[in-house]
Parts: sequence; C-alpha cells; structure tokens
Amino acid sequence: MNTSTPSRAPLLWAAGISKSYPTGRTERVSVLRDVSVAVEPGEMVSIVGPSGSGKSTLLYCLAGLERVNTGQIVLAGELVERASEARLARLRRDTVGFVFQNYNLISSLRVRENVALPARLARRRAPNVSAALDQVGLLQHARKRPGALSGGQQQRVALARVLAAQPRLVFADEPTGALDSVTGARVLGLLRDYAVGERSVVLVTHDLEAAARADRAIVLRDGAVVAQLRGCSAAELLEAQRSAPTGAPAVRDGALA
Ligand SMILES: Nc1ncnc2c1ncn2[C@@H]1O[C@H](COP(=O)(O)OP(=O)(O)OP(=O)(O)O)[C@@H](O)[C@H]1O
Repeated sequence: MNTSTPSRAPLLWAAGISKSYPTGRTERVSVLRDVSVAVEPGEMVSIVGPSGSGKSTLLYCLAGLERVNTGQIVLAGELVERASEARLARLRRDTVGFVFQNYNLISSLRVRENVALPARLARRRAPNVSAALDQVGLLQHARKRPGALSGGQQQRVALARVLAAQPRLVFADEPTGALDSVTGARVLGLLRDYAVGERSVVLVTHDLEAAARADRAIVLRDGAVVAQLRGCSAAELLEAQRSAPTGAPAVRDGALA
C-alpha cells in the first residue's frame, strides 16, 4: 500500500485504514484491511465489490461517520482521527453530503423542507431547493411528505438534498438502487456532472455499468482493495472483481492511490 503523503492535495486521503466490529465478548470481525484511497478535487470515484466486501463500511469511514481502528483519514485537510466529535460534526456539515441507502429523510417534514435542511444547518445562503428538485424531476412533489413518495422518488429527494447543499464531497451509497434504468442513468449523470472543479463524488454501487462511468473504480474484496482501474469498462471491472487476488492490488494506469 502506498501510504506516502500525496504530491497534489486530494480532497480525501485515507492510508492503511482498518475497521473491525465486535461479534462477541472477545471476538471481532475484520471488515476493512489496510485500505488506502485518495480522491482528487473534480474526481468521481466508484467503489465496487461483492456483497459484504465492506463497500458501505468504507464509505461511512471515509465520510467520517464511522471511526476507523487503525490508519489515517484526511478529509478536506482535517485529520479525522484527531478531530473531536464536535469538530467532526462541523466538518461533515460543511464539507460532506451523504446519499444514504435508506434515504434518511425526515418523515414529518415536507419534501422541500427535507431538501433545504442541510444547507440551512450549514447556514448557507438560500439554497436553491426548487432547482435541486427540478434536477431530479420531483419539483411537482415539493409539498408532499416523504411517506407519500415511492422508494425511488425518496432516493431522488435524498440526492436533491445533497445537490441543494452543494458540499465539496458527495458520498452516495447505492444511489440508483431503487431506480429504473432511465432514472438511474439520469441520477448518475447528475453525480457525474457534480464532480467538477473543487467538488468530488464517491459512489458505492453494485451496478458495474454505473461504476464504469466514474473516473476511477476501486474494487474491494474481503475488506481489501484488490484493484483500482481508471477509465475502465463494466466488463473489465467484472473481470477485476473476479480475478484479482486478495492482498495483491492490481494497478492500471498507475492509479493505485
Ligand atoms: N455494525 C456492524 N457490526 C458488525 N458487523 C458489521 C457491522 N457493519 C457491517 N458489518 C459487517 O461488515 C461486512 C461488510 O458490510 P458492508 O455493509 O460494508 O458490505 P457491503 O459490501 O456494502 O455489502 P452490500 O453490498 O451487501 O451492501 C459484512 O459482513 C457486515 O455484516
């Protein structure tokens, strides 16, 4: 693993991170092993791997939502391990947007209030809620409550909430999981377009076609990075997922972070 300090300042940099959970009084299950990742400004990175390989856990750790056991994460210039809970909460509020797999919308608030909330909490000036809802094709549902929407519509509200807040780093956990292929392609296009300038997107997905639209794909197996591919096809990702041996990261285009 390359754990040296990066030459260009990435928006997100993680070196040698490991994460385990207790499964009994003395036993632990190891979910992430010695994972190193860097995300540059303007980059869209996808994380793929079999079910249970640790994709969501990695996303949560990178976003500062889960603490790691070992290793370092630098998020927007801040060393996450050293940050107090309060500092970490501010960092997440000001820098990070997260599209959760289960949407995490507030059921008592209307759609437009849900979308406005993170931007308001971050004290950003008048978030453009209507534009964000329009981007995901849900402007006509702005006054409804989340419970009146389908799962796929709620997923798009969760994305609109992030788009309205305009964070520098967007983390999206299976953002097309509940969507039909046309709507899924539209959502991916929005995420793709978001990753420009100072802004980056990190995406977890089972959909290898979706993953291949990122600038770089990270392949996880058994909690370890087994390959990182830049500008690859879905077929190449499938092959990498199948064939790369655990513990021996494959690198293409010198893309290993
Ligand atoms: N809080 C926890 N306590 C114990 N084990 C956990 C916890 N969270 C995750 N795990 C375990 O970590 C492993 C990786 O889970 P994770 O959800 O990160 O995988 P994934 O690749 O995102 O899976 P999927 O594609 O099915 O969503 C799984 O075996 C899971 O059971």
